[in-house]
Amino acid sequence: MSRGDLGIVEKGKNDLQTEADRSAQKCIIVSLSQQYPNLTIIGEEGNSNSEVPSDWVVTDCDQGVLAMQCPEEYVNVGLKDITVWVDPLDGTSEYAQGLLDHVTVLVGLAIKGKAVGGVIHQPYYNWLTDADKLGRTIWGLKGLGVGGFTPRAPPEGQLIITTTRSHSSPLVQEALDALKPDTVLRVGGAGHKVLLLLEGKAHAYVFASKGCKKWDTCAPEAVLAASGGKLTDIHGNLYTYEETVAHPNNQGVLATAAGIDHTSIINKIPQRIREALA
Ligand SMILES: Nc1ncnc2c1ncn2[C@@H]1O[C@H](COP(=O)(O)O)[C@@H](OP(=O)(O)O)[C@H]1O
Ligand SMILES: [Mg+2]
Ligand SMILES: [Mg+2]
Ligand SMILES: [Mg+2]
Repeated sequence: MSRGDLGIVEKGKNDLQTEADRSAQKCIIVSLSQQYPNLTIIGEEGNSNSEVPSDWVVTDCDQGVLAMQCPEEYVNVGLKDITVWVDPLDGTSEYAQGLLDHVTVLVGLAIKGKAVGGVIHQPYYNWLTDADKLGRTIWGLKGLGVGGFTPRAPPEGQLIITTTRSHSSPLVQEALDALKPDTVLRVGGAGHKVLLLLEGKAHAYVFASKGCKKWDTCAPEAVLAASGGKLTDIHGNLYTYEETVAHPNNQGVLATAAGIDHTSIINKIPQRIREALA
């Protein structure tokens, strides 16, 4: 970004990759593989086993998290049961347009195919308002809770929905219309949209379209679930995250904040849309 050249590569229609996506993925994958050899890690930007500068490699752990009690159900988990899903830069389209606070870095942890843990790092949080306090890191583990900030409930008596800013379609709009929201917040990134749910700024994240992939939803699903919320496909089914699963989330995304009736929102999705995303 500061070099003035993002190094953009077009991967497909409305699907960019920048040098920041490539570099962040190398940093994360090399760091995790050095600390946990043989860990299965799947990143959005393909294989990244290349050399990286040594000061990119993270060799320490968060002592505050390590000091916590590991939930009983995870004590005997083996490395082979774990798949880590890395989205090194979520919200690339917005990043390329300079909407930096839409960007997050997502690291999701699945055990036997279930999304149970995740980190949502927002590197440019506060960049326009308080640059001295730039960035924040939110993590969640089902059974333990959420760290890095305190979730808040969305306002009662209204429906605020967040959805895509850069990947809309007639079907996406039709689903929103059917839900009759008071407000629609169109922002970039799956991570950013789930942060809006955690912050109490939206009640639901609705994306009635293909396009999101497993690395977009693994960490957000786990962090949201750790806070009492829920992320599923448009039919209300959980995605699975085992190593062999297909990457696209072809049945769309529907997520709700803690305390919001997920099923009642699912039930308002018109049959025509369900069939289109069957
Ligand atoms: N039609 C589409 N084609 C490609 N990627 C899509 C897509 N719809 C959603 N995505 C991906 O899903 C994530 C969230 O999308 P959105 O911001 O539109 O809600 C983004 O991740 P990345 O920015 O990590 O690629 C975006 O690229
Ligand atoms: Mg991408
Ligand atoms: Mg993404
Ligand atoms: Mg990405």
